Amino acid sequence: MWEVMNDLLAARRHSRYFNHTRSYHLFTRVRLIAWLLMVLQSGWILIDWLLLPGEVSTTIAYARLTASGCCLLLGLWFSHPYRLEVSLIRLLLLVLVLTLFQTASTIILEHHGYQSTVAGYAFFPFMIMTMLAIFPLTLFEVAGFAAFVLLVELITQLWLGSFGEVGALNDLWLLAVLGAIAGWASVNQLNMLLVLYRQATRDPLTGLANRRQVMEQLEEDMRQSSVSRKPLAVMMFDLDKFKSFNDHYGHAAGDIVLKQFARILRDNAKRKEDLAGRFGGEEFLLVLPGMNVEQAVELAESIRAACHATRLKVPTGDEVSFTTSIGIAMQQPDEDRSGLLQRADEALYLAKDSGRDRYCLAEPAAPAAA
Ligand SMILES: Nc1nc2c(ncn2[C@@H]2O[C@H](COP(=O)(O)OP(=O)(O)OP(=O)(O)O)[C@@H](O)[C@H]2O)c(=O)[nH]1
Repeated sequence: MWEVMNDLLAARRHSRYFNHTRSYHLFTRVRLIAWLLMVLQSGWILIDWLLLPGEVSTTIAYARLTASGCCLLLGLWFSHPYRLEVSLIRLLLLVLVLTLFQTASTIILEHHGYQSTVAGYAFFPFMIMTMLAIFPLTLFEVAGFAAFVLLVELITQLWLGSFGEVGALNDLWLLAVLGAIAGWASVNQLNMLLVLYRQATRDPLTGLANRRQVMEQLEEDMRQSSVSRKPLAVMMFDLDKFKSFNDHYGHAAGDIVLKQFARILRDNAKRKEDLAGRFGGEEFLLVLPGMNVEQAVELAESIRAACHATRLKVPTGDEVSFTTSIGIAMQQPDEDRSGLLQRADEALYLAKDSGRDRYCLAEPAAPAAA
């Protein structure tokens, strides 16, 4: 429960992989809203011409065209959709463009004695606040955005001299209520996304990444490592003599061992970029971007030793131990995912053949024949 609350409060504990997913959602929604606002902002110029005197509508048309242009740029700005910081900055820019337009139009209308009572202006801050509801945000993020919109409204009221009047207080109150509702919807979306993400990507027994996620992430990490020329290690694990363990102590005892093994993997591969996954029945994989061979060997030994030293109570009342064999492979230049996994698998079976409860490092791939 506390874990869920923490995940909804702030993104600190979200995995890099979940951040990719959320970032993609934010990216596509900001782009959609930016396109929509671009059309609406410029389209509303026609309504302004009908409702406002020529001089005012022309000045506001410039503001509208500027805001519309900014939305166009925001929609066209293609950054890698998987970087959460960039997606949040894009959302911030969208809110800024809208609040700047709101402020500019208020100044222009006020200057001509209209006091924002013209159609399509009074609802602007409410629209910005409500818009927050469609983004999956943490409580801190949505509270930050909502506080900003409220602050702009407060400053506008102080500047207009309307602060304290019943209408102005009502507006602030309504804005705060809308902020709370939008915040609730926004955090709920995040929660739904987290639940669906976990169901789709986690192995239910161990809570580790499932095979699909491991494969997808390995592909992406290998691509990034090739570009940045950083090392990448993978480790393949297989529990030793697990079939006879199951036969002897029962399937439930086997499950307890699998869960404990997952815990050991998590405790040892602790960097944010590390990914531990269950690859098949009692086969596991670690994807370790940025890890060199010495660090990988040290980590493999520490996991092997942790398994070797573990004692567990199983439902039969016995105290049991288990061991694992490990194959380590370092990504080679121009190597693809299946080549890397095959070398890790070969190293694993070498470790099994050499007596189990040990690690083996894969040989680099032989260069392709000319
Ligand atoms: N308890 C439990 N057992 C599982 C699960 N998934 C696979 N297994 C068992 O894991 C065992 C895999 O054994 P094998 O791959 O034949 O090899 P092994 O006995 O581990 O022998 P070596 O790999 O050569 O050391 C099988 O008995 C599977 O039933 C699971 O989710 N829970």
